[in-house]
Amino acid sequence: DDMDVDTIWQDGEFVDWDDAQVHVLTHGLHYGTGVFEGVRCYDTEKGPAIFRWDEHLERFYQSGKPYNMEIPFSREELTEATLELIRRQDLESCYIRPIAFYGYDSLGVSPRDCPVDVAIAAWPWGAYLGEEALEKGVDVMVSSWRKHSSSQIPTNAKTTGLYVNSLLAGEEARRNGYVEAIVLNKEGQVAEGPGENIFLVRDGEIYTPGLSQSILDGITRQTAITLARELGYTVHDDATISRGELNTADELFFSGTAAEVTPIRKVDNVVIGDGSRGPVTAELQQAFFDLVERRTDDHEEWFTYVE
Ligand SMILES: Cc1[nH+]cc(COP(=O)(O)O)c(CN[C@@H](CCC(=O)O)C(=O)O)c1O
Repeated sequence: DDMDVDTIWQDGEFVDWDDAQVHVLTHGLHYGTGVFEGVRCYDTEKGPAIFRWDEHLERFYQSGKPYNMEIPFSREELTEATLELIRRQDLESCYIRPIAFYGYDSLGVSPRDCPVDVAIAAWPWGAYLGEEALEKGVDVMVSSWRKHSSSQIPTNAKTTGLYVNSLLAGEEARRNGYVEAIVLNKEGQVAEGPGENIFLVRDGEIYTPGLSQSILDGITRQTAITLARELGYTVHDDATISRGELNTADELFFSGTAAEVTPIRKVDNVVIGDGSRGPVTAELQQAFFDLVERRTDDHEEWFTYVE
């Protein structure tokens, strides 16, 4: 691969990238029984810093609970492993992917005696939805696939198997010439993107679907809510957004670790606002990047410095 990364932490050891392998009868490969995180490390004015590591690590452990999956390493071990992984590869801004999954022992849906395997990789990852996306926004479509309900699969656990729903929606959008999808939930209300949360701006107020809408409790979503309120905006963080409200929105944007703050400029070819990044989105996006690149001293507790 063309990335200059060469090391992965696997079950307690640092191994060469090419040697970080699993058996083809690994439980997680057959049944989607893994949990993972997506975390960004930013190259800030004070050196590389992992953004909201504590919250991501906490969600990582919580995600395993519905599957009785206990991560066999402590938070301190995983933190030290991650910092060391970044240092060893001289990474500055990078994307960190911890994963835990039922490993290889025997098949059958029940993981019975399968071990819980853990790996952490890190690599440079740019703008998730494309270089232009952050500035110019993206064209999306409302997917014909609905989000599974949180009563069917816990949507607040970042489970590997869930992402077939994300793939079905996102690939349908891309096959139809769009960059990404918006996914409605079983009730037909707006839930989120395949890999992002979604925000709506109308008459100067900000709305985002609440956790009851079968969404992932995004850490970037929480960050955007906090920053927006600090900027003086009224934020409705438990909103029920109907599909029709997407068309009449003044602004729409995605939030996510990979997506950061990405404006949405068209939905099913209906222009949102004036079809460009909206003023509230721009202000929030600027506040986000000023924060994560440490051009402000706010929220220092959200940063774990690598050095
Ligand atoms: C379904 C979903 N919803 C919301 C979010 C935003 O959550 P947060 O990162 O905590 O703000 C993500 C993150 N998607 C991750 C995986 C992307 C991928 O392609 O893989 C990510 O952004 O890292 C989701 O996968």
